Order: sequence, then structure tokens, then C-alpha cells
Amino acid sequence: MEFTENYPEIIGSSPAIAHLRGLMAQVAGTQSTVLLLGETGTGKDLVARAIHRSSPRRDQPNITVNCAALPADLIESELFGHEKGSFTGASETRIGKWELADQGTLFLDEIGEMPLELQAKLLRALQEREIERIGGKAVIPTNVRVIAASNKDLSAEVQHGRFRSDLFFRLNVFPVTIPPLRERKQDIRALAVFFMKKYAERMGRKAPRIAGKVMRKLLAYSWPGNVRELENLIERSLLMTPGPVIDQLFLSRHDEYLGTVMTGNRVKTIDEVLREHILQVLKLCEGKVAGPGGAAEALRVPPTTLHSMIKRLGIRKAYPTDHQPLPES
Ligand SMILES: Nc1ncnc2c1ncn2[C@@H]1O[C@H](COP(=O)(O)OP(=O)(O)OP(=O)(O)O)[C@@H](O)[C@H]1O
Repeated sequence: MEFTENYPEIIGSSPAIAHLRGLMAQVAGTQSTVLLLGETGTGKDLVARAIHRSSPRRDQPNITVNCAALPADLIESELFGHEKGSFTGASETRIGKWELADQGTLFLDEIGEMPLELQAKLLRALQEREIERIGGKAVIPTNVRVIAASNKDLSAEVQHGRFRSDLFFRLNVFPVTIPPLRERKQDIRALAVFFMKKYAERMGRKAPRIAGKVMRKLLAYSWPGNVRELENLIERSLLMTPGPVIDQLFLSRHDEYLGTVMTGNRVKTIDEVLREHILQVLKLCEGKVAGPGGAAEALRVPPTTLHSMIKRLGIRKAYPTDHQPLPES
């Protein structure tokens, strides 16, 4: 089978997404295990489904197990099944998801959450391509293609002893990293327009236009929740705006809060917050530091203290103070 897929369900034209499409097309036709890595909401689940859809197994089952959604003692039975009476509560024989995925694809989401005890069993299933149900005597041969995903740095998990290195190496045959949205800002516009159309269609209305100032905010924001956060924001904004133009953003409080506290994927340092605040106050005071109506008075610090802070935080370069020409704000 020839795989010349360009994955229309994956929106974006950044080099990162072009590279991702290339990797997907390369691996989809093979039997290889794929390891999808990326922050929450970057599209790992979407990519896993697209790989299955474009693989020779496309007409076979595509089964998902979310390793974080179940308590440790239930994951084994969820994955490998159990025989009737094998433990208290096992009133019926249950076929596990591994067996259900036979001939198809098994998506192991949040693999970093898999309990250590079970990791050895998973490794065995991956290597031997056979499983045993809990309490079962038979060894069941299977033909399952595994796609695993994690938003954790698995090599760090290995270093901390929380993830088996042998399993990591077995899964890491074909790693695919999906970069966070803030590192591929050129995809934001296309994604926003795509989600606008998608949700407008569902609501039976014409997709509104996104005002320039809103688009600029979308492009400037750091998106800690990645594409999922953008999708939710667009849906919310559509619900709140009945007219033909989205001219306001409806960030949830949580999103807004994260936006102010985070920069990139880390919390802002005290100096960064201090710098931003001093800059804003200087703008309000039109660059005046000392004297009445100056920033030092507003911030309740002696002008000499503020001057040394401005120097230390490198603000003078970013914003002229005291009677120097003001930039456009
Ligand atoms: N490039 C993209 N094009 C279109 N939709 C996207 C893209 N990336 C993500 N999405 C959409 O964003 C939402 C979140 O993506 P998805 O659930 O695949 O993320 P994830 O990485 O699996 O998240 P988590 O780690 O939290 O499980 C989904 O609705 C998905 O369809």
C-alpha cells in the first residue's frame, strides 16, 4: 500500500506540523510501535487516530486505554482481562482491551502513569506478542500494533525509577514529539479559523470573523493548555458572541490566571513580574520616575531605589524614563 497521506485532520502549516505529517506517513504503513510525546492538548490522541486510519489496520479495531484514568489494580484487568473467579468481584470472564485490539491498534494513553508492577507485563506482551488473562492458564497469541503517548518526559521518569528502562527502550522505537502551540504560533490562525467553522456549523450559524485585535491576542498568548485550550476558547467565544465578528476574548478565569502567571511552560520569576509591573507603572507615569506623579511615588519607594531596580532589571533599554522621548504604546 502506498502512503501519500497528508492528514487533512491535522491543521497547521508550520515546519513542525509538516515534519509531523512526514513522520506519520513514514510510520503509518509499518507495524512499528510509535511513542507520541508532547504536552497536554497538543494533539497526541488525534495523531494516534490518524496513524491508525492511514494504516493497513484501518478496518480493524482501534482501542484506547487511558492509563491515568483507572486505579492501578484495575488497569491490569482492563488491559489483559480476567477469568471468572480470578479475584473477588470477578463474577464474569472479561476480555481485556489488548485482546479486543487484536489485528488492530491499541492506543496506550498517558503511558507514564502505568504502575511499575504492570510495566513488566506490558513489556512481555510487546515482546512476545502474547498475553495471559488474570487467573487464566492459556497463553493467547495476539497481533496488536501499539501506539503509546505521554505528556511526561519518560527518560526523566526512567531516571527517577518510576518507569522501567527496558520498557522505555521498547516503546521508544519511533518517537514522535508534537511541539507545544507556543512554539508553532503560525498554526494559531488556521486552528482558530478551523474551530470557528467547526463549532459555528454545529450551532447552525455562519462562522463569525475574528477581529484583528483578538487575533493579535491569540498570537501573543502562551497556550499552556495548547490546542485543546484554543478549541475551548473559540467555542466559548462563539457562544458568547451572537454577531458576525468576534471582537472580545472569553478566557475562562483559569486560562486568564495561567496567562498571567505563566510564561512559556514555566511560572514567571519574581523579577519578571517585578519588571512587568514597573514597566506598566512607568507607562502610566509617562516615563517619569521621581517627583510628583512619578512612578517612585506611585510604587511607594524612594526614587533611588526605583532607579537601581530599573537598572538591575534592564528596564531602561525597554522603556525610556524621565523626559526621554516616549515610544508609541
Ligand atoms: N493540529 C490539530 N488540528 C486540529 N485539531 C487539533 C490539532 N491538535 C489538536 N487538536 C484538537 O485539540 C484537542 C486536544 O487534542 P488531543 O486530545 O489529541 O490532545 P492530547 O495531546 O492527546 O492531550 P492529552 O495529553 O491531554 O490527552 C482535540 O479536540 C483535537 O482534535
